[in-house]
Amino acid sequence: MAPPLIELISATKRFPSGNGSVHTAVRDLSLTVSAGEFVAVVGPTGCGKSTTLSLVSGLQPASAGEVRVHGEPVRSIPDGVGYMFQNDAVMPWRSVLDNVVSGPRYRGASKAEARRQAADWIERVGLAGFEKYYPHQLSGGMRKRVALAQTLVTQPRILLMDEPFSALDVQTRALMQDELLRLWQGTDAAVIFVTHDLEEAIALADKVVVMTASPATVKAVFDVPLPRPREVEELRLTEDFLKIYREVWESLRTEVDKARERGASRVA
Ligand SMILES: Nc1ncnc2c1ncn2[C@@H]1O[C@H](COP(=O)(O)OP(=O)(O)OP(=O)(O)O)[C@@H](O)[C@H]1O
Repeated sequence: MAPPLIELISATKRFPSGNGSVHTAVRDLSLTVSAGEFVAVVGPTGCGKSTTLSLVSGLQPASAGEVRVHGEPVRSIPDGVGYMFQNDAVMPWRSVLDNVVSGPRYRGASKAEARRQAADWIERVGLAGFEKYYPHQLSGGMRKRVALAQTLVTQPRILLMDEPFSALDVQTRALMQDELLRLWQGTDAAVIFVTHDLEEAIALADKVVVMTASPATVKAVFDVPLPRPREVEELRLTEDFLKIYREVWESLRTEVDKARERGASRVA
């Protein structure tokens, strides 16, 4: 059997902290993600979710344990990884087309081929006709669409998403969630999606990973056996959704409370 696409095996990440001691951000974290699987990660603020993503992306080496992609230990940024962050990487001085063209160009596509791929993805994210616009001429949701096209144009096998929609208003966020599902469904990409929003996590994912309060490790993994294709706004109102929400929140709440208590004792 082929190994899972992404494997974290007792991964630990320590950082030197300001006062000369060591801060453990992630501890003994084990998680596997298969091709075509959508995994959402939730946990209290500052627990180590982004650090976990940086281990998979190879941006940070693990201090102990192992991280594997395609069965190989991650030593540098693996091929075929796409990112999306809360602050998108759209370049303000470039048009929509030029923003999306830069990915395939960087990967060696000819100018003509890169433009063809970019135009295709701009259309797929619903921005046909806006190719010559600059980011400041677009709404927040449209800029997110550019960022999606920018990420997906390289056809990543792994998609790492760190609260990509959290700065959007509620309606635009729901639209973008639907859009992401629609675009991802046509691929076999593995997704790790970090969010503070439990509704978003359940609406999007095949499984939701609850992290402990810092240092992050996996507290529980919940399957989300809700049928696809999904319409997030409608899904959220269903009994099945609410049942899963209650179960996951029960697990998450304890960790959020722990993190709050520690925060309160630090500022007291
Ligand atoms: N490069 C770094 N150097 C030192 N400490 C770091 C570094 N990156 C993260 N940390 C620390 O590791 C801990 C976990 O941070 P991380 O950003 O992974 O948490 P998070 O769960 O993603 O946070 P949030 O929910 O606020 O987005 C924090 O205490 C942070 O200060």
